[in-house]
Amino acid sequence: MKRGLLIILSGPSGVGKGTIRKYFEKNERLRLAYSISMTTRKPRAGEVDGKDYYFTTKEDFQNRVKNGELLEYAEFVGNYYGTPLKEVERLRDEGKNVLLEIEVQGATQVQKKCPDAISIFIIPPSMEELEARIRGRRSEPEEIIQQRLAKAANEMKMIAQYKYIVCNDDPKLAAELIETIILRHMELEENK
Ligand SMILES: Nc1ncnc2c1ncn2[C@@H]1O[C@H](COP(=O)(O)OP(=O)(O)OP(=O)(O)O)[C@@H](O)[C@H]1O
Ligand SMILES: Nc1nc2c(ncn2[C@@H]2O[C@H](COP(=O)(O)O)[C@@H](O)[C@H]2O)c(=O)[nH]1
Repeated sequence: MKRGLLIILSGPSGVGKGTIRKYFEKNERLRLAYSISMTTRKPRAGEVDGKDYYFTTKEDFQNRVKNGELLEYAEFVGNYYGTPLKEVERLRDEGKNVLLEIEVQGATQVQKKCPDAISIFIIPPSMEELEARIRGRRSEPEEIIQQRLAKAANEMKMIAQYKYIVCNDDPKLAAELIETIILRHMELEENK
């Protein structure tokens, strides 16, 4: 069995990465497995431990970093986020195409470690629309929204390091474009 692909879905907070990912949930053709990240952030209303994230403490997170348990990790607006390495390896060995939904510092680390990773950067139609989306989600207090928006402006400068850029104007269209990218890479992999 061929090892699965590694797909990085990155882009500023609130651009719609999670929204796009939901379009893939019932798509069996893509053989996708979502990598559940670890974070020290507190759960939002409705978030489930082990489904949305593995929620943990800073101490536990730092121990995992020390023990080399994370493929990548980053500090983002006061919290840590990271990708459990073993799980990614297990899923890829099972032939699953693993989707990482991560911010840009982590994406840079993965691109260095795994040059074959398919990196996709999601951009908003405008920065005004990005702000409207973060605010519209009502998941963060004003102070955190400001910090996330300030970070977003810098994150947009990293666009050149990605293989593909997809604008999330319409989430269904963005998901279809990403599906096309993944299917083409699966085809290329099959023919190797
Ligand atoms: N194309 C779109 N048009 C309008 N609203 C959208 C679109 N895509 C996503 N949204 C909305 O924008 C908000 C942010 O989307 P989402 O939570 O998916 O972003 P994200 O990139 O996953 O954020 P984070 O990185 O912070 O987890 C949500 O309320 C979502 O419903
Ligand atoms: N480098 C990593 N970034 C991650 C990971 N999991 C999620 N994220 C990104 O963090 C920000 C904030 O997430 P939120 O859930 O608090 O809104 C966002 O850009 C996520 O994509 C990870 O494992 N590593």
